[in-house]
Amino acid sequence: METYNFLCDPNGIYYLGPEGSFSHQASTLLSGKLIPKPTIKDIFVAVNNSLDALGVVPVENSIEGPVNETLDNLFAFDGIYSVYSIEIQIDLVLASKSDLSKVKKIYSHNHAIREAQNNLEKLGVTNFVPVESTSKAALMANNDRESAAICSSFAAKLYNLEILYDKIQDGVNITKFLVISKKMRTDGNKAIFLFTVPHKPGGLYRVIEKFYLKNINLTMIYSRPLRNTPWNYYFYLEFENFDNLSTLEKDVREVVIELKNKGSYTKLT
Ligand SMILES: O=C(O)C(=O)C[C@]1(C(=O)O)C=C[C@@H](O)C=C1
Repeated sequence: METYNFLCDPNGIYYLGPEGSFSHQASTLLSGKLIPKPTIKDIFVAVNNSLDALGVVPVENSIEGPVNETLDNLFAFDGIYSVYSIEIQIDLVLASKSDLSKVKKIYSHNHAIREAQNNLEKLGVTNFVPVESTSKAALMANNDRESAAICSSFAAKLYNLEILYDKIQDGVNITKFLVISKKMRTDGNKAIFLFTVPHKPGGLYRVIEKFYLKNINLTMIYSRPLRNTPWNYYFYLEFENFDNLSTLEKDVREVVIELKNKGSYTKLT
């Protein structure tokens, strides 16, 4: 498959490890040294502390919706921007060293458990143990014969597990990843703004109106709690086909309390 270079040769590409996660699979589309990190926050910290690194973080799943940890870290880390998106098909397997009758617990990433919820219910599988990634789940199932993992078939093979059930996700299952960087891009065709609005009638409407007046299509809007102010929220807004990101930013600043322009990005796959 074709590989892609970002603006300069990056110091490293950080992904959610260990080896064999879907984030790892997504990061192989970039060229550079691939470095696993235990959590999504650690990826943000590593990119933030490096001069020229990239990070690959899951941002949204077609069944389960946004990955809150990624949204909240984008909000928390001011100098980190999105530069590419990568969409991959998530085929999940149930894998173990034993057969299902001996399995007492199932490890996986919370998102993956939710993506296969209906099929797992049909199998009568219930005792889930959430862990940081699907590959960590496979690694743990390798150390514990009374457990299984929900992971990729690649991770199952890598950690010597037998596949008990293939394609257990509940239908079409796609995860979108963002490639993050300390450098902002303005030439992409999609972009992300995070913002807070005044707590009064029309607060959000006045922001959305700016996009309507410029004929800009919104592709996702989501609100997340402001962690330090109970019952107050920030909005995550993704949009496409704008003319000039900095003019738009100036316009939107007129009607928000705070705005974080996360830059534009292009879709790699
Ligand atoms: O655990 C992994 O393999 C990941 O890359 C994380 C993650 C997620 O956070 O959504 C990514 C893709 C799948 O949808 C499930 C889990």
